[in-house]
Amino acid sequence: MTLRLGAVADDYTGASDLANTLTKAGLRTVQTIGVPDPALALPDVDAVVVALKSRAIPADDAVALSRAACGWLTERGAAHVMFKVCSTFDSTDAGNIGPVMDALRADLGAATILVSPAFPETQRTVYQGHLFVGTVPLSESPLKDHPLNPMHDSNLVRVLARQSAGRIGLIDLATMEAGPEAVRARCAALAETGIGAAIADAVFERHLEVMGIVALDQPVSVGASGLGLGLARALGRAGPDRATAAAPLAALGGPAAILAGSCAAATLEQIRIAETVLPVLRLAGAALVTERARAVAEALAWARERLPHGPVLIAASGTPEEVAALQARFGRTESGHAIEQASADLAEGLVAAGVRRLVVAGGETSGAVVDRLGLPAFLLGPEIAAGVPVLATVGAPLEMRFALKSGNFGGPDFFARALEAMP
Ligand SMILES: Nc1ncnc2c1ncn2[C@@H]1O[C@H](COP(=O)(O)OP(=O)(O)OP(=O)(O)O)[C@@H](O)[C@H]1O
Ligand SMILES: O=C(O)[C@@H](O)C(=O)CO
Repeated sequence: MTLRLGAVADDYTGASDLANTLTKAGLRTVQTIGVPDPALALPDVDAVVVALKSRAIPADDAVALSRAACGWLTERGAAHVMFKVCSTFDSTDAGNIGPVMDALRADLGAATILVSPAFPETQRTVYQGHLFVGTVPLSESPLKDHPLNPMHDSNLVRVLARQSAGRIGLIDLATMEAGPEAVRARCAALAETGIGAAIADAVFERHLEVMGIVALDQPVSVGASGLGLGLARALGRAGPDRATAAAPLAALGGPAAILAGSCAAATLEQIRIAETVLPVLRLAGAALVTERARAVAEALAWARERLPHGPVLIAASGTPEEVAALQARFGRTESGHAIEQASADLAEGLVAAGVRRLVVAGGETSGAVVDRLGLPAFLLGPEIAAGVPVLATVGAPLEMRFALKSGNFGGPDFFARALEAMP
């Protein structure tokens, strides 16, 4: 297998979002969970997205994991490696975007590289280095209340400069609009002043295409699915009408369930809408932290009673006020971690109860669930909503279908749509 593109993703939902974009653009793609075991038989693909759970761990650990994944990809022929980060640039002043970017640039000997979380399909646009989520700047969006990395600065040049050892430049929209040669000239000028990474503005797909073409000049780039689209188009030299490489997946049947650990505004609304069509159990955050075993056992008993009659949804998710109260009592990391582990316990219990189709909302939550179930890789099926595909297990003892939904992705009826898309 010689890869045309390699990617290292900092969480599992983000990885499936990128793998979905590459697949839709015609690249046969597989998502692996961490660096694959040599014994894992991977299908013949054009691109591999190595999913890490490295967004909210200590920066040194994120760097080590990302370097190992990048090395594995380049050994398999990937001449370009994309570091997939969140389209809302989820990070803190300690990292991990900057430290990982610095390490991959050094390992691969890159000059000035492009960095852009723009993903216009999900209303993430970048103008003058400022990230907009829909119509509002990042710092006024629901991301200001994120449980693990609240985003209070929309200026990504500033945000990345606080995380990186190097200085950060900007490639503004006028330059992106002027096309690849103008962007190349700007990169060369930045390189001369010792600037090794630049935030690239992008508002429309045509800017992503320019970004993809220029990004390939260097061995590494950093961004979200929009950059992935640009890279795939540049590699395939194909237009937007290129056929999807999604695998046709057979129906599995059997019980289905939804687990929500995301506290994003979109997820909270999706849970509210789901309540009108299926049984929903809302768990108390404090009970999950202090009496996890009992709370999980009760939730599983509730689910086992209902699963023979149809899908169920179990949600730990809380409102910003509830999250703040829980964190004030138990600490941010401690409460987040305890609830992620409770979600993993629930997933394990649901699979033991026969569930073979599972929807998980939240990146960290999905990471905890997928790790607990010991799943090595996923093949990409059809898209459910922008950034969320159906995933089929590869190399796992049990054949299962998953949808790993990024917190802010999907419309209000996402959960019903996801269940329909994975019969
Ligand atoms: N009621 C709650 N109170 C406090 N923290 C919670 C609560 N419910 C869930 N959490 C924690 O909030 C975090 C949510 O992060 P997660 O990455 O799963 O979702 P997200 O950030 O919305 O998704 P994404 O990263 O895909 O955008 C997890 O650590 C989860 O355990
Ligand atoms: O880019 C995004 O917004 C998502 O793929 C993601 O990474 C959220 O966790």
